[in-house]
Amino acid sequence: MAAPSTKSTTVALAAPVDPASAQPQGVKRSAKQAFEEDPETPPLVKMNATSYAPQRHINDHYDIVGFISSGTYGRVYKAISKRNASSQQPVKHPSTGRSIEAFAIKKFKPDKEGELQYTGISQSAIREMALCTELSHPALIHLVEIILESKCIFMVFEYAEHDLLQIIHHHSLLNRTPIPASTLRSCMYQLLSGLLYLHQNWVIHRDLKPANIMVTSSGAIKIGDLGLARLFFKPLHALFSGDKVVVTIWYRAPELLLGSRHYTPAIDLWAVGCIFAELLSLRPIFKGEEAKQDSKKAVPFQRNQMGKIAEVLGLPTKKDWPLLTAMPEYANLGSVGLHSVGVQRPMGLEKWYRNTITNNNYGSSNAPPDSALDLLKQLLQYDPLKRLSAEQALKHPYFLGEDGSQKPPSWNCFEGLETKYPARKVSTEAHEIGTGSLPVTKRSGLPDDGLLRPSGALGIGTGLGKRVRD
Ligand SMILES: Nc1ncnc2c1ncn2[C@@H]1O[C@H](COP(=O)(O)OP(=O)(O)OP(=O)(O)O)[C@@H](O)[C@H]1O
Repeated sequence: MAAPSTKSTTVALAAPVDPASAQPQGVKRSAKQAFEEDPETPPLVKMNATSYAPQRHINDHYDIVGFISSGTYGRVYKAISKRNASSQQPVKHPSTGRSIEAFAIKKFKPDKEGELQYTGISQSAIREMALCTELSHPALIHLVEIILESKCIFMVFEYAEHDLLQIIHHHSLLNRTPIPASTLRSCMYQLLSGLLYLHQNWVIHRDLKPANIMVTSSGAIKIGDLGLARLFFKPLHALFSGDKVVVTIWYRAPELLLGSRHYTPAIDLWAVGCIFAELLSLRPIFKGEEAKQDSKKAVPFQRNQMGKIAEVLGLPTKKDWPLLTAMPEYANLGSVGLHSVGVQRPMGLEKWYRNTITNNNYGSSNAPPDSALDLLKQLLQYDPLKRLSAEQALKHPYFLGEDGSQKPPSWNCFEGLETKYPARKVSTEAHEIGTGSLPVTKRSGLPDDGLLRPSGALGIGTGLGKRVRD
């Protein structure tokens, strides 16, 4: 695939906002009102009606149903098509041909003014728009359109009713009933298919975690949130350049924790291994605590996270990972297990797996086959060169069928299930969703982020919309 590029987009100027129309304090606004009245969503003034295609205005084409969540870079709303919009054709999904009834509109916050270079569009928004415009696969969330308004960008996606985090949470609330083996296998198969497509197109996702894996009501897995994704074909800079970190800490590969500068798509496969383990056990397998950057912005060694991994897998050795000693943080590895019995006497992945199967009430008839353990071991290989690629993982015996029939898993992860998962929470209040404790993706300081902003400037770390778990 050629390097993704943004398609041309019509730009219009916005009228100044009338402060008199601002909402009085203490009055609750609905999500719809908040969306419309936000000063970042001003009414449009056309610059030159004859030179440009008619400007699409988000409010002319979509009715906001409610507020879903606040992410790092903006807010996400649920919407439906405006039935009476004259130009509105039913939106069809390119892979399934089915009409899309509901949408998730991601409204990007504008970049901060007053910085050295001001473009009004964040690097993450550009990256996500560029990649989503070019990429199309049944296991990737489909971008329907981009609407650009003054200092505000709206990405309109197909709506997914669930995500893996929500499904894990639902099972952990139901007396730890396990996720059915067939659902698990289908989820993993679809996820790896989407990831193979990304990697074949030279894209590393760099932020795979259960919350970013969407699931539609018909059981299709959709990889979402490409805001951190990057092309890895002949990168202009090393993907990692000293003071920059990627991937939410619990899913971060050991080569990243050890400071590798030239990481590869294998970092996504480590995250897939962690997601697989979490689907089995209903809690994160390596739930470490992130050491924060110091005032000089130096990235600290993530000792605690490395320790959590070592408690299960043991510390990596040169025998397992020949290039281990070349890792920038290698010298720090010795300090990981100093005071930890868990690290000195690691459990081993096999024991972790057997305990999980027992504790999560998998019986002999509904437990995943032993090939699941083998796949997990091969995804959680310390050495990125030994870790399975997405292509190899899809050919693993786990997906080939126990009876050797080579029947691929279903593309509907809910096939044959009686469980009905609760619908995604959509709030009609503007900011109803409370604070939470999920670790957020580190975005400030990405290798190629020219327009860095201090964390917190755009609400990073406010916890708005982050769901509480565990
Ligand atoms: N297509 C979609 N359908 C339904 N909900 C969605 C969709 N896309 C995103 N969401 C919801 O909005 C949340 C935030 O979206 P997204 O992860 O894309 O934003 P973000 O700013 O990158 O967030 P984060 O920093 O948490 O990764 C998701 O966790 C999910 O709950």
